[in-house]
Amino acid sequence: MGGLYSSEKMSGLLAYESSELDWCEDNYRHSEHIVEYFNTISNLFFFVISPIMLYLFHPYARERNLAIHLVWTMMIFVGVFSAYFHMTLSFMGQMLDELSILWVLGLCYALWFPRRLFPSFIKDRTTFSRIVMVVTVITTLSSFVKPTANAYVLNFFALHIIYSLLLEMKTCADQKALRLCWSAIALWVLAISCWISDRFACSFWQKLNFCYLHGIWHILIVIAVAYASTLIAYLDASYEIPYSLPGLQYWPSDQWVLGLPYIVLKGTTKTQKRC
Ligand SMILES: CCCCCCCC/C=C\CCCCCCCC(=O)N[C@@H](CO)[C@H](O)/C=C/CCCCCCCCCCCCC
Ligand SMILES: [Ca+2]
Ligand SMILES: [Zn+2]
Repeated sequence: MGGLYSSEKMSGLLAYESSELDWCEDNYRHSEHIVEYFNTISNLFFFVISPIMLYLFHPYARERNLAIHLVWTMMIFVGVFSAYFHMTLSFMGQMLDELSILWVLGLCYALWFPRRLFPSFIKDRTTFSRIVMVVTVITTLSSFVKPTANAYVLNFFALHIIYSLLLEMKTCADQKALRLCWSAIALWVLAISCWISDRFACSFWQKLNFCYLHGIWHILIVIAVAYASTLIAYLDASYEIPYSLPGLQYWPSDQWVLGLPYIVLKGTTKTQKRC
């Protein structure tokens, strides 16, 4: 009896449209099996960009810490869970999507949050990472209390990242790093405008018969994360492994306006930090 009850509960969590969230795109418009078609397939960008970023991060990760590869490996899972969520709009999909984002954020903070900005009672990165881990576990448990609030809490982290980034960039005169910083922020502004507009101005977009803003958010946010993570990794490399002479370049060509940024390590001798 108890088993039957819990398996019914479980299938309730997996049921199509069991999430309280429903994005602006019309449900079942293009397929009877996929609730939000464009919102689902736009996650393909995670599967294209993440492997390229894994490859581009490799020289820096090999020199600094191979755990850095976990970031873009986990981003593939964010794409999988996000696609599953929009395909089903299930409660399980929503929680997997949001919790995978939370854990990538936790990992990024543990790996890259600048040591100079640690609260004064934290002396080293190991202690900081343990505290981040505890906070991530507590936030994971709290996320079940009011699931509709989770997305807003996650977006708040973006504001904190931008604030910390601006503090870091205040003393940086490197033109390529500054350009990357403003490009990442501009992409995030575009992305969050799409997210907010899809959430709060749906009836307006429905009148225009253009309900794809959440899918466009997926595309813009993955590129913004590629830009921001490379910049933060570059600042980290400049402080922590300055002898490797880190530099910024763009793939596939440094001359292209649009490309994916990456870190080149030009040396192995000890030298002064740059930013
Ligand atoms: C020192 C820290 C360095 C941090 C580097 C960046 C870390 C990025 C971490 C997470 C990746 C976010 C991936 C977003 C996936 C979107 C999936 C999605 O659409 N989910 C929605 C439901 O379908 C859900 O409502 C969205 C919730 C909001 C997510 C907010 C994520 C914050 C992203 C932070 C990006 C920072 C960019 C900074 C630019 C200067
Ligand atoms: Ca919808
Ligand atoms: Zn989404």
